[in-house]
Amino acid sequence: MLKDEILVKAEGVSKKFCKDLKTSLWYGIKDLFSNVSGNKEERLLREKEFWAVKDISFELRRGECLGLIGHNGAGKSTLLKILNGLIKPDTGKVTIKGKVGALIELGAGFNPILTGRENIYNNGAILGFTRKEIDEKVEEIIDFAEIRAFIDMPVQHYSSGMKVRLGFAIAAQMEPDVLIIDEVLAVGDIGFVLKCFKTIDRILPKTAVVYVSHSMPQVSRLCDIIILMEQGRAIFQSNEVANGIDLYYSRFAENELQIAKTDDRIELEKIEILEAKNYNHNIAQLEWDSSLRLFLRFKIVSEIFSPILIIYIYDKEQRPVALLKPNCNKDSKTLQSGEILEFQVSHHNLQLSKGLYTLSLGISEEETKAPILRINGVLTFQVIYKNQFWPPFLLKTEYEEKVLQEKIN
Ligand SMILES: Nc1ncnc2c1ncn2[C@@H]1O[C@H](COP(=O)(O)OP(=O)(O)OP(=O)(O)O)[C@@H](O)[C@H]1O
Repeated sequence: MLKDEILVKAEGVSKKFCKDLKTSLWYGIKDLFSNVSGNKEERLLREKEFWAVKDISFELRRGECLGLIGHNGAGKSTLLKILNGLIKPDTGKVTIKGKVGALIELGAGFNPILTGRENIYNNGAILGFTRKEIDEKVEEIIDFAEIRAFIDMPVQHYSSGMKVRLGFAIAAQMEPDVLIIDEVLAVGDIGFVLKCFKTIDRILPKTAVVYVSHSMPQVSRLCDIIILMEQGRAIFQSNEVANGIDLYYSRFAENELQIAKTDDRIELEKIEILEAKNYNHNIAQLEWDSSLRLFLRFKIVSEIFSPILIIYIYDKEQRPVALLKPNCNKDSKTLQSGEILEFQVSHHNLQLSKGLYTLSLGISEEETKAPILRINGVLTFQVIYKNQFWPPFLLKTEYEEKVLQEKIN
């Protein structure tokens, strides 16, 4: 087994589909005849056709994991099906070496009327294992899937999570040379997903993995090459995974605020970032370790007792990553209708790592602490830094390094 062996090679792979079933059937019949007469125009699009996958080329070695990312309908699953041999490409060529384990569509690859155990044997045989080899693996697979109580029940009665458990257990425990995984892992519960990642980590040195996901933390954790697909094409292809993820997020970035809660006593009039280094499509850019300075103006509509401003920072996955310490310790006062309330908020040494973040804000009254206004996605900003980092924080650190000679007694 060679470490750097190329196990998957795609060369100019394209696949077109037709938007309309009737036309598609008609083209199918025409293609059948033109195939016979030998003048198939596979590189051209006819009316109502589109490229689901267009000119994709890559090489994947043993030990490498390729992440395919992109919006819904970008062509990721179609490419996986081409790699797995389920769909024939219109142009281009795929070369795969070794056994391929695939987890593509939920329940695909299972015979629904056969039991889980029978499906293990079926799938193992398709992967090229002998009955004896499957006999040796079957208990491991059942244990891994944690569905022993249901293993002799027809797969058609399995829940979605149970199908994924069995599918992944077969695909991974058989230790394939190439492992192809579509978004289906998202159906498993968190315990199982963590177990899957452990398994992928274990088999990765011996396997080439192609992984489709909408979860960028998972992609960044697993993948060393990334292809960002848009309308079938690779618009970004590189081993700089974090750059690809940034580009993916920037396609969704927008400053669209949503008022999640209000009792109409206070209105936000203005929010802006002060001293931004630059703007990219209206999104303020801040240098890592610089200051985040905000200006906010509210209009008081009716009486409020000592409002407290709360600002949350969310990351690209909409997880709250930080809270700016609220302005609680101040003199209490009642604000009257028609008054304007302004804040300048400063946070120094911003140590969020490179990427996009959004702010959500809330106002509550000091006395009750109950929120009276909550606005999500009120502002997006980008932290810029020269190097690529994925984790949400790049913490400032000092190092003292010493090299000592070993003492010889
Ligand atoms: N058999 C088919 N016939 C016609 N169109 C198809 C067929 N399969 C897929 N498509 C179309 O091809 C395009 C790419 O679909 P695909 O499932 O590959 O996207 P995807 O990137 O995997 O999307 P998602 O993230 O939603 O899973 C879509 O427009 C889809 O409607």
